[in-house]
Amino acid sequence: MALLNESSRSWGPHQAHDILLRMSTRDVDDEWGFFVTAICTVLVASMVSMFYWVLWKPYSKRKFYEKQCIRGPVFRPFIGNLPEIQDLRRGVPQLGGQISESPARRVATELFVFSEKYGKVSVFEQGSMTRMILADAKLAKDVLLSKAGYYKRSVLTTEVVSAIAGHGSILTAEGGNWKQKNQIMSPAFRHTFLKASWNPLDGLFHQIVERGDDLVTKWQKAINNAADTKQGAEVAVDLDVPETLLDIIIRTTFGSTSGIEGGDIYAVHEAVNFMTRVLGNRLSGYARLIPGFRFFPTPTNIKFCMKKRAMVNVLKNIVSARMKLANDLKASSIAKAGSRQGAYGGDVLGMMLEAMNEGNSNMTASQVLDECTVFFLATDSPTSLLLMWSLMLLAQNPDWQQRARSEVQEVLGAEATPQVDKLANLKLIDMVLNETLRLYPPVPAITRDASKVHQLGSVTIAPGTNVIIPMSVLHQSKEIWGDDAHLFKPDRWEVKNLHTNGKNSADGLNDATAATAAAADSVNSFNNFMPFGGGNRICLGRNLARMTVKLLLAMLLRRFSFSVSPSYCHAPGRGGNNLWPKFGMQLLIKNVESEVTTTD
Ligand code: HEM
Repeated sequence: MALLNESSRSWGPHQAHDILLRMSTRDVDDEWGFFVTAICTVLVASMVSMFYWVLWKPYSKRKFYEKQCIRGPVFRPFIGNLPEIQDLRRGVPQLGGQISESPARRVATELFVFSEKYGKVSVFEQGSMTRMILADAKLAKDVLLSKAGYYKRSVLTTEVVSAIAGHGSILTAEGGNWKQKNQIMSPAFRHTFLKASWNPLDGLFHQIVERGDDLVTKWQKAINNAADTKQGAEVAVDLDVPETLLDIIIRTTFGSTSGIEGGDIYAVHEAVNFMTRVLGNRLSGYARLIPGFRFFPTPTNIKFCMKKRAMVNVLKNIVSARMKLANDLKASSIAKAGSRQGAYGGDVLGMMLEAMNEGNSNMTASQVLDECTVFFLATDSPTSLLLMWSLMLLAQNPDWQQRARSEVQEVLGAEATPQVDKLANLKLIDMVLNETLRLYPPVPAITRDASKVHQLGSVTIAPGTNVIIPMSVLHQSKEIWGDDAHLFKPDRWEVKNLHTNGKNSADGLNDATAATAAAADSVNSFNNFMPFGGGNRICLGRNLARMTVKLLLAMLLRRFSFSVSPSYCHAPGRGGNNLWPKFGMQLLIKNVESEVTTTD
């Protein structure tokens, strides 16, 4: 203002106007300058931050580990060791392969190769993420047990699970939130509860037997229609087994809620499979990690959205049908107070709804839907894989097939419906299942992110390190299992062959064995067999999965004999990280002599 007064006094109105004009131009210049400075600051800050997170962080972490003599493939900025990983994976034969080779090597190739080349603890980068492979059973155990407090679910797992099942489901929840969910759901999966719910007339056991009977009938029809009854019929195990197990898992989770249509459930199953495939795909999976990418209307993103919406709608219908049933039951006071199976039902869905409506949990309706989705995600394929590969391994090993069948015939007798309490006596079947889980772990590795600096054995772990526990590698270790680690030898699970450290269990799930006495000490100190993970976050459905597969396997062995079909091409590894048979699983089945050969 002082400038304006002075100028207008000495130079007159035109000059004053001129000064005003020049001043407003200078304001605009200043604003523009401010704008440019702000943009430059943001750009420089983003570049510094990018440099820090994408280059400096992984580089300094790598140096930190190198100082501790932890090695890995050469450090590469930005992309990390993705080229080496791609090369290793490309080197895996696409077709065929030796049936006796280590199958998990096909899907977890880099975990095997890096730990063989760089030692039991090795390090590599995936993009800007520093990853550490712990092919050391003792350290793996520490991560899951004594040092579990220093770790949380990995960002990678959280991203994948959240994209399908929303945020904060039991798979991704942490701390008190996880504890609460675990307390609500775990009763439905406890051994005692499962046993009690195996009421031969209408419980879970009955449901499994019914679905098993359906499969037996289907395969019997295939035999009856086979052109050459002597050769038997070819069945697509990779299609029939998942269908049966999907049905069983749904009944466990959702009971026999009215309102569930078979087609609807398959829509959910298909949606979960599609979304898992998209996220497991290296290209589309990584693209979704770019902030905002999932909102771009690419064909895959659109399909992803539509499938997810369809899935949520089906689940909403299931939940509201159950709520209606519960309200009707409560209104007509049919539900007996204090009975295990209350108005909401004794399955997982019932327990969650009861907690939401009656308990003091802060579970919301949308969280119940998320948890339902998680059950599809967590249960469907691993349980199917266990039964499928058990059948394949028995088809390849006729002597073991016969031994297992003889045990089933002896223990279960000729009764049409197996007796639930006799299942515990199927020791050979337990051994076959353990050996299948060892050779074909349905979940080949689990990961955690270190949240604080801490000491793990002799290694100091930096926060942000993504630690990989490669069950597939540990299950194949010659040091632990002996030189024949790659072979199917259920005998190794026989109690007399186990170094149990005094611990044992009916399932044969004991501290697993060291074939070499030298390794016995390190082996006995930890359960090296961890197909279901370990510690607090151990698989919630492990007892259910084992009991279900055991019962179905017994039912199938009692009725059919299995051999590998000439059209089968051994290539475990379809679909990213799991051991799906890439070209299907075709087995030849025949009726076991002495059994009735025709039904229906
Ligand atoms: C052979 C079949 C199965 C295998 C091999 C398997 C394997 C696993 C593994 C390795 C984990 C631990 C993941 C980690 O620590 O990061 C896990 C967690 C889990 N599994 Fe399974 N699973 C199977 C079947 C099932 C079934 C049938 C259900 C439920 C009906 C189920 C429900 C869960 C849940 C809810 C978790 C998360 C537990 C938590 O974080 O607290 N799983 N499973």
